[in-house]
Amino acid sequence: MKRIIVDAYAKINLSLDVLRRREDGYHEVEMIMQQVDLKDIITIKEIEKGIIIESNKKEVPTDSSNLVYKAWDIICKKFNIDRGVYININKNIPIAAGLAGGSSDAAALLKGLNKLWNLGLTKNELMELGVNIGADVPFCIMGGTALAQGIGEKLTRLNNFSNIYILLATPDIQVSTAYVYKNLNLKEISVRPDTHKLIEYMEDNDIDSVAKKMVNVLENVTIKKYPIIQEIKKDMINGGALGSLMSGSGPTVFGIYNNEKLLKETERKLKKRLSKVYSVKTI
Ligand SMILES: C[C@@](CO)(OP(=O)(O)O)[C@H](O)COP(=O)(O)OP(=O)(O)OC[C@H]1O[C@@H](n2ccc(N)nc2=O)[C@H](O)[C@@H]1O
Ligand SMILES: Nc1ncnc2c1ncn2[C@@H]1O[C@H](COP(=O)(O)OP(=O)(O)O)[C@@H](O)[C@H]1O
Repeated sequence: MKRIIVDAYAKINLSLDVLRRREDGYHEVEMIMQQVDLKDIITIKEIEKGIIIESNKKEVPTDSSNLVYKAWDIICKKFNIDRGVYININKNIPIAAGLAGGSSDAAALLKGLNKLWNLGLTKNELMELGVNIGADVPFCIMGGTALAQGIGEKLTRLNNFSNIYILLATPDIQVSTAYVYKNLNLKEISVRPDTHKLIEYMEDNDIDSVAKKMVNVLENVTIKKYPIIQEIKKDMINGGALGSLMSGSGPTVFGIYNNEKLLKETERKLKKRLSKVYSVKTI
């Protein structure tokens, strides 16, 4: 029986600006998105009917609320397919953590089904389908490094920013993206990222300036509720990170390092308090 295995990588936001609230409640954003090499592994097999979702982590939903279910459903409806799938999600990315784990799993499923059923969809077509599942799904299909605009679906590929040392630390809380956007007061934002300057620093491979100028306007909301995020940022800077920021709507904090030894030392210290700490690299 044919079996497809797809890697689903996590993302971090090197900057995140919110420009305005749209009529439909969504927000127009400007973000620099970067994949890192922490990944879930998605295995897909065809079965006769329906969908079976399994995972190594009991916190992963196995019903229709799983984003991979939505990906399967969209493909079946579009192509009038009445075949089923078995999906195994080997989950390594922390859940509801600002790392787009669910979106990346859904992106992997769209790519996997395209292959399994020889649908011939291009990357752009997959990305267009993906936005119906979530704002971060098109980026997860594109991968690498990108500027995201619109609600996150308008993507411009940026130069490679690979092989940079990143430390991720996720406190034991789950943050709802909808809650954070809803509680953001646009008038209260005092510091915004200079996204285009950041892109120039990235093009010059000036990692120090990138790290020092990163801004995520959603920190205002999430840190107010969970001050531990600020403490972890401080720990990373004290541990030698060039800069540290919350990813997405949080609560994951990442630090950029230019020195693997300092990163490993901070990792060891943070692991005494937190169970989810990962040393990764940008892709
Ligand atoms: C904040 C970010 C940054 O990359 O990531 P996460 O923290 O979720 O990883 C994204 O903007 C999240 O994208 P994603 O998680 O795919 O969002 P969706 O599932 O489409 O939407 C969840 C909810 O967030 C709000 N939302 C999302 C995106 C956006 N541009 N404006 C919004 O207001 C909406 O209330 C929506 O109901
Ligand atoms: N495949 C999946 N993996 C993880 N969470 C999922 C998945 N499908 C649906 N979810 C749900 O989506 C929500 C957000 O999960 P996730 O994508 O990990 O976070 P974030 O949007 O912060 O990056 C969680 O509450 C979780 O229950």
